[in-house]
Amino acid sequence: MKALTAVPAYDVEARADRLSALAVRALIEEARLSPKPGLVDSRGAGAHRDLSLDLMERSALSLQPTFYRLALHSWLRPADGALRQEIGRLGREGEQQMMAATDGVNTHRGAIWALGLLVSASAMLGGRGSVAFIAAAAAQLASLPDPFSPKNFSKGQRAVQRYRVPGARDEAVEGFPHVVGRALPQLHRSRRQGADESQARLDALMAIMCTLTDTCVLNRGGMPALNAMHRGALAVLAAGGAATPAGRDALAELERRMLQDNASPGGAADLLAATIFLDWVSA
Ligand SMILES: CC(C)(COP(=O)(O)OP(=O)(O)OC[C@H]1O[C@@H](n2cnc3c(N)ncnc32)[C@H](O)[C@@H]1O)[C@@H](O)C(=O)NCCC(=O)NCCS
Ligand SMILES: Nc1ncnc2c1ncn2[C@@H]1O[C@H](COP(=O)(O)OP(=O)(O)OP(=O)(O)O)[C@@H](O)[C@H]1O
Repeated sequence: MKALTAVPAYDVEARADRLSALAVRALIEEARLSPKPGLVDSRGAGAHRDLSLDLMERSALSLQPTFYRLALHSWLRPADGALRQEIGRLGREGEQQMMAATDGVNTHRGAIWALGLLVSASAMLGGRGSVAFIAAAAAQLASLPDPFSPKNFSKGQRAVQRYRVPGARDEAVEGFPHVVGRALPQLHRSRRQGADESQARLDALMAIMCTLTDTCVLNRGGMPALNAMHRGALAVLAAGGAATPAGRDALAELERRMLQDNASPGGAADLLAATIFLDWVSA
């Protein structure tokens, strides 16, 4: 333990700063990536009326101090009740800062949760863990009870109960299976097959959208919209992904369907940002 705490404070601060800068960068690159079906991207607001790329970027930048504090407080600490309580408090403060920066629009609630846990988990491991270890540490944190969590019923929880599907909490408690088992392998596979970085990230998004029970989609379009998203994303990958003309046609078809359903896969977008972040920080 002595050797671990011997890291100079300024070094820990610099490394916490780096983790927070990468988390913000991941959010901005996720928001700009185009063409994403239903979501805000560099072309426009997708299925949203109250969001824009400018707002998403402002929101992402407002979260830098939150990610920094999460990293600093989690540095080389074990996953226990005290740390869980602290990151819950910091995460909720981050939500308030986001709401202040966006005049009350929810731009990044799910992203604060997923990236917040992964920033904390990376810091618990001293800023350089493998994907498997970071995801396991994040899952441990997410599994611990959060004594001060507000008791009001969220939209996400409503969908989880109504449709009996896993939501944002379950994805984290299970160690982010859509990131670790689907998106990251697809990102690496698409790069190896010659896709450029944007195409590889779009393929990673499709790998998430193939199976995620995204409560944003369920809330807006119900089970038919979710099933259409699963089928459409699978069709993009089956056609060869975003690097191929057939894959791009399938992506355009998926976008048409999602706009028709007024559906936007916000949970999948959060997990894509988490994928980009983990790809950068993992050893
Ligand atoms: C866990 C959170 C996201 C609440 O989730 P809940 O399912 O109750 O509903 P809510 O409608 O508030 O948010 C759901 C959001 O999660 C994302 N999402 C939706 N479906 C999924 C899914 N299947 N998997 C992952 N993310 C998803 C979307 O962005 C969606 O908007 C979060 O707001 C929270 O409770 N945070 C507490 C603060 C905390 O402990 N923070 C610690 C880490 S920073
Ligand atoms: N590029 C993006 N476009 C849209 N949403 C995104 C994007 N990236 C991440 N998200 C996530 O999607 C969630 C916003 O989804 P949504 O708009 O469905 O939520 P809501 O405001 O609760 O619901 P609604 O808009 O149906 O009233 C945010 O919590 C955010 O984390």
